[in-house]
Parts: sequence; structure tokens; C-alpha cells
Amino acid sequence: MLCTIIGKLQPALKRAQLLSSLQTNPPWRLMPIRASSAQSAVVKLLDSCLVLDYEGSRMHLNYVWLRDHCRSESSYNSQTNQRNLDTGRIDLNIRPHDTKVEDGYLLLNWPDGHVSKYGLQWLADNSYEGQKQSPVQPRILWNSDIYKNANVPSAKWDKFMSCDDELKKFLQNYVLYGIAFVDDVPATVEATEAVTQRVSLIRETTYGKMWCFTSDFSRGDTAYSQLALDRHTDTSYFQEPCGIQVFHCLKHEGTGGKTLLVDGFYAAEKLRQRSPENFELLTRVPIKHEYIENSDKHQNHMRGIGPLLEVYPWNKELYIIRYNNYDRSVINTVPHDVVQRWYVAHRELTTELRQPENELWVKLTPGKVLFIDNWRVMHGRESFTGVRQLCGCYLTRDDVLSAARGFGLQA
Ligand SMILES: C[N+](C)(C)CCCC[C@H](N)C(=O)O
Ligand SMILES: O=C(O)CCC(=O)C(=O)O
Ligand SMILES: [Fe+2]
Repeated sequence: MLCTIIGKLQPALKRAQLLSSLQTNPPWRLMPIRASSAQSAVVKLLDSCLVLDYEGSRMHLNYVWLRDHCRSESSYNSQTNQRNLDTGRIDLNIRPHDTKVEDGYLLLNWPDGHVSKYGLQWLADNSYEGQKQSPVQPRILWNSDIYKNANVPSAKWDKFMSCDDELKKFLQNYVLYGIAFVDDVPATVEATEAVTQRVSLIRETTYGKMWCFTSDFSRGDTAYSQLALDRHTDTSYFQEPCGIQVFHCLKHEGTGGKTLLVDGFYAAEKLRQRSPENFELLTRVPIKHEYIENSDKHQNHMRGIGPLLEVYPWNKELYIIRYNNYDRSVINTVPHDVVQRWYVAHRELTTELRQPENELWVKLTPGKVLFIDNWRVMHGRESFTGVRQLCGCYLTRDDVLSAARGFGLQA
């Protein structure tokens, strides 16, 4: 193993190699490098990667990755935050000649003379080791008591529309809890549209941009009835289910019709704790959801395929739940011997989702606009009588999260 070592010499290093390494490498690379008195950094150039010890953690940085992530002007356009470098032309066996640490930066000298410079903190924040543990989106998982005891304030229409700080607080609550309310909104479709557009872009779907519906069966879906609807996520039959759903009840003269909210991630995490293998199965088995509508006015055949639960591969953080027993389609993507196990896992998740303490019931009244993270929080409703008019829309997930990040929130 030919190593250039900064800090401790590796005992395995042969004398000849040490000599050749000393000939080509100046002695400063054999000393531990102190970035500053407070932060010490120790770098080793191994054959296969660079090892950086910084602030108590050890990072393994691949050489192609390092060249690819060079932030020098010729490699990276920091005006547009885009890469200039052609990754397709990096020598896959590239290895720097030498390295040093200076003023909180790691410097690398590449064989072609190019010098790369990386902030040590930037490397710590962006290395695999840095990303491995930390959540992409920190959340507060809730059951009914947890949510109620948190006393999460609703935003108020006037302030919400005029004051960025009110919008920021709203988005902070939204990313943490997966639901957020705006109160005192005029009970019109136009005001609902305005309040939504204050947050982000509306996602147009087969239901329109803004939709307003009653129990008139105008579409081929039980949402357009007076029937109770069990907890579910919407548009699970899209390959990318809608990220956010907005509801505003403009009118209800009758009884019932309360809205049910359940934090799907709270229930799924319970499942993960209790039966990791069942949780894992639900993240692995692809399931179809479909929306088939064939009327005079509307022809639709939507299909989305994906597991009920999806986690990021590197930190196992949950990022989406697709759960709609109405719209779930034929299961024929599963090997015979897995079917029974899948139903057992599905049952266990369903049982958790149906725990009464996980149910948050709210009566939507004119003026109260509800935003729901449709990748996390499920909704349902009680059956009802009388005329009930609900308006709302779906939002594009990317744009809502982008708005949150614009306020410096972790989303
Ligand atoms: C919201 N809006 C009434 C427009 C559509 C309802 C769609 C209902 C469908 N079963 C689903 O879960 O996606
Ligand atoms: O009527 C309701 O409260 C909600 C119906 C529903 O699930 C939906 O529109 O997506
Ligand atoms: Fe729904």
C-alpha cells in the first residue's frame, strides 16, 4: 500500500515506499495539520481515498468525488451554483499529488496542476459521514395529545398575507408537524387561492387547479358523496403523489363531516420499533394505485407504482407514505410467498393508524384553511348530512419546500 501520510505513519508502510513518498512529498505533509488552535484537522492520502479527521469525526473522501466537488472558478460557477466541470472527463484513478490544510481549508494539488480548495466545515457538512446521521427534514411526530399539547398557533389571514415573519412561522409549523392552519380567511375560492399562492404554486390535476366540490357525484370518486372516508393519502395513483393538499370548507348546513387527521409517520415509526421486518417489507414491495374514471365528461386512467413506505437509503429516514385502501389496485407485483407477509405487515400498520389516540379530529369551518403534507399526514372525514361545500387545491411539493428553505428552514 503506497500511502502519503499526514500525522501518524502507518506501520504497514514499507521502507522503500516511505523513501519514495518522502522524495516526492515535502515534510510538512508528515505532520498533523492544525487548522487553527481550536479545530485540528489531520489528513491522510491513502491509495483509495483521503481520510480527514476533523472535529472529532473521521471522513473518507473519494478522490473522484473530491475533484468533482472542486469549488474553484473553473470547476464551479458560484454565481449560478452550477458545476462547470465535465465529470465525464475526470480520470477515474485520479489521486492528488499532495495536500495541506490552511486557515480552515483543505488544499489538494492534482496531477494536472489544478489546485482545489474546500472549507473543512463544508466537507464535514457534505461528506457521507456528515449526512449519514442527520435528518433531511427534522419533524415532530404526533398523536392527538402531542399535537394538542404543543398548542401550535394558526396563522391569521391579514398578517399572513402581509408579513413574511407570519409566513415563516407557518412554514416552520408545517414542516415540523405536516399540518398548518390559516384562520379568518374570507370564505371564497378566490381568497383560498390567494392564501395558497402566498405559500407556493398550485398543482393542476384532473380535478382542476382550484376545486370546489359537494356531494353531487360529479366525479367518479367517493369524495363526491356524503359517505365517511377512512384515513388516506390522496393521489396515491400518481407516480408522484401531490405533495400538499389544501382544504377550506366554505359552507356546511347539516351534521357530521368532521375532518380526521393522522400522522402517518408517527404510526409507521411505531411499526418500525415493534416489527422492523414488517416495516422493511412495506418499504420494499411495490404496490399499484389506480384511478379509473370513465364518464361522458371525464376519462382518466392514472397509475402510480411504489411501496407504501419509502425511506432514504443512507439514513433510513421516512419521506413518503402512500396509503389509500380505496384506490389501491390489484396486487400482482408481489411473489407468491410474500403476499401473506405483506398483508400481515399492512395489517400491523393499519392497526397502528387506527389507534384512537392517533386521531386528530377537527371541524373545518368557513375561514379556516388547512394545509396537509400529503406525503405524511393522512386525512379522512365523517359522513355528513346537508349541503357541504369544500374547496381547495394541491400544491407542488418542491415549491413549498423551496419557500421554507428560502426562510432558512431545514426542509
Ligand atoms: C380533492 N378532490 C376532491 C379534488 C379529489 C379527491 C380525490 C379522491 C381520490 N380518491 C384520492 O384519494 O386521490
Ligand atoms: O370531504 C372531505 O372532508 C375530504 C374528502 C377527501 O378525502 C378529499 O377530497 O380528498
Ligand atoms: Fe382525500
